[in-house]
Amino acid sequence: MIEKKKLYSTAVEKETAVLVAVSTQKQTAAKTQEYLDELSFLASTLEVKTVKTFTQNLERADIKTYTGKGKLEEILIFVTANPVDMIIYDDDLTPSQVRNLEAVFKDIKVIDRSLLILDIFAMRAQTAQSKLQVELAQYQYMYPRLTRLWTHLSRQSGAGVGMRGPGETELETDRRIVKDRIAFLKEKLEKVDRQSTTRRKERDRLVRVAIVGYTNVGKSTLMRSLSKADVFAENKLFATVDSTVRKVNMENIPFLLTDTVGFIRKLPTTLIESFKSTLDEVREADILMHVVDISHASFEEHLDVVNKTLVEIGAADKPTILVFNKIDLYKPSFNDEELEEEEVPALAPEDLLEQLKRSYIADKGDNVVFVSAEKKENIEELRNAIFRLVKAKHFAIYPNWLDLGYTPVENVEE
Ligand SMILES: Nc1nc2c(ncn2[C@@H]2O[C@H](COP(=O)(O)OP(=O)(O)OP(=O)(O)O)[C@@H](O)[C@H]2O)c(=O)[nH]1
Ligand SMILES: [Mg+2]
Repeated sequence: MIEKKKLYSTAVEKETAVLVAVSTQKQTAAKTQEYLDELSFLASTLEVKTVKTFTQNLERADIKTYTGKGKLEEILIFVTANPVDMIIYDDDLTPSQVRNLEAVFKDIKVIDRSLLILDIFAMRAQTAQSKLQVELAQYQYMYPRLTRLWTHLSRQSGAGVGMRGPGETELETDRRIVKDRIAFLKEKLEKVDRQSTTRRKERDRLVRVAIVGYTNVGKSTLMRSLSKADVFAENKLFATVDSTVRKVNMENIPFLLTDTVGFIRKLPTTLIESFKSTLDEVREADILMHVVDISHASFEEHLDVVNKTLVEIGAADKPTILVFNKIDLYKPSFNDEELEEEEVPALAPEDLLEQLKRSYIADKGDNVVFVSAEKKENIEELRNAIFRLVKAKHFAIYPNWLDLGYTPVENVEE
């Protein structure tokens, strides 16, 4: 048979994947579909093309092979008949599940959600600190899973998904060496962390605002329009892994604005741990700007995930501005029941948005803003909302600021 792939094309081919998820009592079929969409988006961030998805209803995921036997065979038949480079599981696999699945799928890579996210972080990390953080997270993920996957990957060259891992040589698959490496990285990271804590202390005099939110909601785009900073924004997940800090001046009051790494469902715990110091930027902020992509069908769930993560890292309970972004893309979603009754929605999207806005404002008070970073809508309103909080905090730190000779612009004519 002719191997079409290799004969004519010298271009790097995209890697291909099948995705696998299970719906359980806790996770409805609709939710599973949504998670799979997100997983496919994560894969595409790594240039991996999804060719098929498999789902199965189970009481809970199978402890040996994640899906049941029948589904496993179905997947095996498909990946044997089609060019598939990897199988990506939507949940984290246990070390024994990985071993069992690798035994079934042989040369096809078995990847789980955490490994995929770790790979994206590895690709995105820019600074020495975040590179160390990712490497530590990778080793911690790898340690209990020292299986064929890693030795197998180490024999291949080039960068593919699951191959940005630190397991470059066969030696490194040895548990003791991995353990030593973890200790070494922790020590090195502590040093770097101490330096950045000192750096943060040095800027302690200024009010700090941290932009937080689910991944891909428009944090960096907003950062750019608020601070004129040249921040990398892209329609990919985890475009930002390192945090960026910019000094912003409003009416002669300077403050610091930080763009941070986005949150996501099922974020690997080793990543949260290793990124502790990056998340310190959030923990130590005076004010949070929580950005939500209102055009996303599950924006409410995203909001919850972010709030829960904030609690987890000890950064809840700060004065917060809730920013609903991408209003230009907002389309109300109706559930099936409403559609069945053929009810034409009585309200236009703008009115629904208005209604939503009123209900959030009733709930949260003044600090809710609806904007479009892309179309530059209501950015002034957002500035004012931020400034109100910044000003209050700033004068709490510097009661005598005005006496120091800084005249606010609004008082110039006096
Ligand atoms: N239509 C529309 N697109 C937007 C808006 N704001 C941001 N985007 C787009 O959304 C995508 C993600 O924007 P980013 O600013 O990178 O989002 P982020 O939250 O920083 O993402 P991560 O760093 O990956 O977590 C980009 O393609 C932006 O151009 C908006 O108001 N409307
Ligand atoms: Mg970003």
